[in-house]
Amino acid sequence: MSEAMQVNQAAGLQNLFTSPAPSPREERDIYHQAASLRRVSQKRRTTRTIAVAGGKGGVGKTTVAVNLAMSMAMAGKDVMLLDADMGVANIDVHLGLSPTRHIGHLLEGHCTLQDLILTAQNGLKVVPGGSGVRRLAKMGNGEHAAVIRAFDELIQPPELLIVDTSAGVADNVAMFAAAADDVVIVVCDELASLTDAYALIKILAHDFGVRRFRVVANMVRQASDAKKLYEKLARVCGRFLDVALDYMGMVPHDEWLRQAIRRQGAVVDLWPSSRAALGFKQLAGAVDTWGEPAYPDLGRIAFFSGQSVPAAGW
Ligand SMILES: Nc1ncnc2c1ncn2[C@@H]1O[C@H](COP(=O)(O)OP(=O)(O)OP(=O)(O)O)[C@@H](O)[C@H]1O
Repeated sequence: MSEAMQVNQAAGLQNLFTSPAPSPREERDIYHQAASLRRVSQKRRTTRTIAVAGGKGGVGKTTVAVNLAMSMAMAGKDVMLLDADMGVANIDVHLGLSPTRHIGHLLEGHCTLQDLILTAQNGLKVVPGGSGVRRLAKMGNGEHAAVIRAFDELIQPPELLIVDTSAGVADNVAMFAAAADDVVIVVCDELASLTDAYALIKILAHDFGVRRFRVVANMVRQASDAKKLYEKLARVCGRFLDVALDYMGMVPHDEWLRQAIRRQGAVVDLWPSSRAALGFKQLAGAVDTWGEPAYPDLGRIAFFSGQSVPAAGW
């Protein structure tokens, strides 16, 4: 909590003991304020936001985000998937959706976030990121923050929001990841994947204060390879960074995934007993074992934070 907020809170507490008893009208105002604060905290408690990142392109971030979200939707959860790979977004193609509007329309004030939501199989809600629009690929920090804040206005916040971030370590990836409750890092068995994942973790830790990461090993042959990959990354991070890395699970290399993309569906839905689908189901099961997220303090931008004050520097 910032110093200014601590002073405000202390002053508020002092007032409680020194002010005269409130009038009936003041009592009503206090009641309304308390009710709206409760709504904010309920909102914060009911939506868990998970960002899927990885640093390197092509490691399977979108594949993991789509199938993790779909697995959870198939398990009866209320899940929303945000395609934050702005400008080259393709979750709509993965899921056979045809959006007519994208985040650009939201930012220009032509529609609300609610208007953008599409529904895929099993009730999975999708917010398309827009593709082939140069302006989206060049969005600034203010615009990314505006997208994140738009989630505060949703009438019915989902139980889970999965955010597919873009490749690289640019500010947009970091902002979406840092605004989430949990960050999933997807790696595959390539040196560049490990070095880029490390670079992203370092930036998120140093510049955005993210301390915990969950690692998914994708396109591996077997569980022992996945564990080795995780251990390599955990060893380097443990040596140089003050972060906690948890092994979340693995997805084997599976040709059914490419078939699923050709059929414009999620492999967990089309071929639920394929090896990849079983891996994704285990990832979804892992989320159920995570404790309550450490809810964001008031000093930073966060999805569903119930506040609209940008953090300093953003
Ligand atoms: N476990 C897997 N087995 C086989 N193919 C996979 C697997 N995971 C992903 N792929 C394939 O790898 C390619 C890249 O995957 P994907 O688009 O999900 O990566 P990405 O990290 O989101 O890429 P980008 O950063 O470019 O958006 C796709 O063709 C996808 O079908």
